Amino acid sequence: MDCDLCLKAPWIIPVEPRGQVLYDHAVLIRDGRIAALLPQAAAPAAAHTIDLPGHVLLPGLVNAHTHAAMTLFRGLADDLPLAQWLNEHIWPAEGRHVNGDFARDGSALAALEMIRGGTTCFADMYFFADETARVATSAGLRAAIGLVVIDVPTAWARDPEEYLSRGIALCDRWRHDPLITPMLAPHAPYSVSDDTLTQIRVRADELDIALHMHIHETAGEITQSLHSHGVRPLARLDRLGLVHANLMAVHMTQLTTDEIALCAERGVSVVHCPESNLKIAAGICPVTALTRAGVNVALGTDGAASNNDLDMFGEMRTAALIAKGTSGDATAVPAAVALEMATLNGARALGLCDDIGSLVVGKSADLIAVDLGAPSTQPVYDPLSQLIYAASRDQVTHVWVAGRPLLRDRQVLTLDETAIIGRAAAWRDKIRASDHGGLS
Ligand SMILES: CSC[C@H]1O[C@@H](n2cnc3c(O)ncnc32)[C@H](O)[C@@H]1O
Ligand SMILES: [Zn+2]
Repeated sequence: MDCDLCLKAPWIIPVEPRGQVLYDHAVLIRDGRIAALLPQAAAPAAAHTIDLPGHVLLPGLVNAHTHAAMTLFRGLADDLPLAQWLNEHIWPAEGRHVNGDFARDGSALAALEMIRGGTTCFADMYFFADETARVATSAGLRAAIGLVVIDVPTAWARDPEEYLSRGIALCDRWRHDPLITPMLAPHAPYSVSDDTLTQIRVRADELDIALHMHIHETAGEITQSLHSHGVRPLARLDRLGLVHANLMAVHMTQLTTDEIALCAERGVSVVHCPESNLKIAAGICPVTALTRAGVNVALGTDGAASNNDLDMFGEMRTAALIAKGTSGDATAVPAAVALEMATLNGARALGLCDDIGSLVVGKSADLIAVDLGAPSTQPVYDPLSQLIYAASRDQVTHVWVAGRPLLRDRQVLTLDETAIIGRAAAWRDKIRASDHGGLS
């Protein structure tokens, strides 16, 4: 069998079927796709072979909700509840600083962090999304780019009409790029009017693209909606025709049994962001009940200003641990399910599961190698257990997207790390100077 690249490892976790571990196998890659998974002894000679002793190979991680450029606000405002964090700190800082250069430099810092941490695909929601798409494609990352809509004027757009027209133009520019999936991204029920949501529904149907939205993040959001609209946010969105299989509902910490059933019936994907929710004390997404009802639950970090990292290993472990802690059931979200949430379920939420999310013949060769040789992941009884409960993102040594290497032996190949970190420090100086009236 002809192939361009052969990867050999003592453990391969394909994610499909759930929990499977292949021992001493090889992955063959041809034209950027997975051509075969077979025992090493049966692997044919390849033009290029990489032997990865002590490593586990698995699908690249899918971060199903982030705001990449917000890495430049990492640590700017901590230990605050959502409304105060947004209204008193983040939105004013965005008003002062966010422009195309900010989006480019922040997205580049995020891309660097994500590649190093084994993320190969991310769903983003931020202003100046062209910049994020350009950074992602030149870094070699896959991205679902959110076409933001919010009833607040910003440097990106004056009003909902302009958000929509700029978003549609962006969609036209990027929709045929093999690494980019455009999605419409209304910010949240409390920040987008009924009229705008109706237009969004119409446009999403016309363009045949999915929706990415923060929904039911805090109890305050529910109270405010009951006060202003007489119904809970999800019911309002349902009334407007937005609750369907193309909806990626982010956070969902406040859910009734009926709302969980509605999500299951309509095929909504939920994106659980456990660390952001814990830090903001927003609440906890009822993952076990959602999964039991048949809802697809993916994982996201949220932005680095509320998390404060883009570490999907941390997110997997936190998701597994809080599911157990909140349910009193140690069997809740076992390791295999946590990994599935961070890979295949993310791919499903983004409408990309025919192409990514698991190591299956014919899918794109988006995969990562993790070195389990560190003392903290020895000895290896079960590589899946080590990945979720013991490993850190620093153990990711290799990353490929569509067969292209982005990280080799911990060296990022597609980005200038020194320049990106230098620009982030320059933004820190600028932001700090403006926030302290010129004093630092
Ligand atoms: C309209 S672009 C995205 C918008 O969302 C803000 N944001 C970041 N994290 C959160 C969150 O957890 N809940 C609500 N809004 C969030 C970000 O600052 C941008 O303004
Ligand atoms: Zn968010």
